[in-house]
Amino acid sequence: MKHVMRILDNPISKIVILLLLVIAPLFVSQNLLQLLIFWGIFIILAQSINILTGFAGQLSLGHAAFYAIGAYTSAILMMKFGLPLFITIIISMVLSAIVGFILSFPAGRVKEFYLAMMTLGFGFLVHEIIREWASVTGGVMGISGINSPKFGTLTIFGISVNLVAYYWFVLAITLVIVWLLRNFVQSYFGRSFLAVHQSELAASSIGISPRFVKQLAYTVSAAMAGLAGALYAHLMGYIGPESFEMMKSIEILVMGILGGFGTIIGPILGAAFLTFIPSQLQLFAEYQLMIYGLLLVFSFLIIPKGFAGLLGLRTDMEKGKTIQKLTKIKSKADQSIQGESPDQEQRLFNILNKKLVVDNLVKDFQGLRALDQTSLGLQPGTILGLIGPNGSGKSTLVNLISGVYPVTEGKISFGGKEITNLPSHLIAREGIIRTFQDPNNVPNMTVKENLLLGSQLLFKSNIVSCSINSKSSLLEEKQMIEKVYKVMELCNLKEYADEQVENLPYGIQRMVEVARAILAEPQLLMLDEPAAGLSEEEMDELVRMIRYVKEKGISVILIDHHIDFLVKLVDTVVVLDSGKVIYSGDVEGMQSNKQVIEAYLGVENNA
Ligand SMILES: Nc1ncnc2c1ncn2[C@@H]1O[C@H](COP(=O)(O)OP(=O)(O)OP(=O)(O)O)[C@@H](O)[C@H]1O
Repeated sequence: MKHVMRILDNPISKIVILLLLVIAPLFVSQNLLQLLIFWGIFIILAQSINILTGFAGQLSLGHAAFYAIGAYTSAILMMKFGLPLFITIIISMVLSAIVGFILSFPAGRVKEFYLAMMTLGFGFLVHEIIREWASVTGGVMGISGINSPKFGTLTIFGISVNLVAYYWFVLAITLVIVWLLRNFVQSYFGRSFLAVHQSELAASSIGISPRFVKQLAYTVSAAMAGLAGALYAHLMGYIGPESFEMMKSIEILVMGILGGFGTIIGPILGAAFLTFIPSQLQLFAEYQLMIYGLLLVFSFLIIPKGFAGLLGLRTDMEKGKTIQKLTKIKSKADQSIQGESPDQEQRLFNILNKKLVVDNLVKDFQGLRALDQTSLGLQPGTILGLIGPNGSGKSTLVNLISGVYPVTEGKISFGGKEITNLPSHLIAREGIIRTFQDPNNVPNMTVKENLLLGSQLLFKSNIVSCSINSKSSLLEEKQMIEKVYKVMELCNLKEYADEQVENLPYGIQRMVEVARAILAEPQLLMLDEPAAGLSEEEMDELVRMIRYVKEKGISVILIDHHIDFLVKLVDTVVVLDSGKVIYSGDVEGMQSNKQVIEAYLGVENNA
């Protein structure tokens, strides 16, 4: 299926498709033209759920509510206040965005089933408001006579708009939205969405705030659905509550799922399917819900990744190709995105010599004391081995330092600043980066994209700059990609750069996670059993990487059961047993310490 991607990527095919779309009104019937306008509106709608559910992983069963808010706002503002189309569209988007932003607060706190119920409830709520607030919305009768190209009552800049002009208007808006969205998802914003989708815990560990991502996803998604609603209201000339029922929310979901969530092309295909196929199946209108149900079952079973997956169409989550193309075009005229920052090499590791101090830490889990008055200090640029039998509290300690669990008692400070109970992403921003016992990469992102995710905190471009592919945002992305290549070289991952992580062996996945942590430019790296499941060769590779990190001045906390592996690396060790520190000092001392031998090494030797 790679040739489909190649054809779609080819600039000539893009120009041909664009030309055909522009001149379509010359050779299609009025009916088909209206369907093409619907396709454009549905593309925006499908992309709006794609950004929320497909990328950020927040299921929405009430998406028609935002569509309705956009439609009613634009219709009412134009009919009652005589505002021009551009203004009514912008206000529709802003109002939907505000509602989306507000919804993100309760919705951001729940997951899965509860999120489905909450968004479903939101859909019902808005639908009921529309039905009952008759003085404004027309109640069950809806609003008719909305300015529309069908009645010749819609004007743009004082010029009357017919269906053909409206088609071009919707086409232009759709193209701009898809272009902006593609640039957005290929930026560090888009990568943070996928990271939160995969694991909020892992996303926080590299400095991403899941709450911010959800707020942004709801806001952007709602604004897009509001835009689609406004365009719909003026196409139809009539809106009523029946157009925004739960069925519509399901239809929007079906477009995304069937087309292929998490890609840009998928929802375009899904929207096409739901625009053109039902019109061919008018006879079956009564059975529409049943057909959608069947489609969902069918797509989950046969094409779980939708049409896009079936055709092997994937959306890159980085701007490498765009940068390459622009660099080629501009190589003579303008060198602006070829620049390289002079202090790049130094910036890879900007060491601040922060000391970690853990002071009398206690952690209770419902009656179980997992950590009991644990204290330790870690000098900058040293490696501390944290060892102890299973269940002795090693991971708990790492989880407390990284803000995953709240501390029961005690204090943690880093570089003189108290970080006790700070949220995980803020601790990551202090320079404490960790890995997990099971690698926590984003499986459907490539190695390169996962590593770029590591650099997340170093990006400075704003959302507009990333969405319009401004020179500065492309330059920044280019510099980060170069940095990623340097680290891939260091970690021998270059050959896997464009492979999706889920297709790689376990050992490589572990390396990717460690490399990603290095790219976050940590001051302190905490590796939770990084050698588990690695081959001898991979373990040697890991030793080399950890030594390199230490040479650069980064402190490391290393949890592992492989004593031989630890001995090669650590400067000091702390041994835990039942949540208590039973030894703290150098490796030689540990190996001859009676308490340690009884608690841990004895067990190991006997095993
Ligand atoms: N979220 C939790 N809820 C309840 N108990 C927990 C939780 N996390 C850890 N524990 C308990 O705390 C104790 C310490 O667990 P922890 O995972 O820190 O041990 P560990 O030394 O990392 O073990 P391992 O080597 O097996 O990873 C164990 O008894 C564990 O069952």
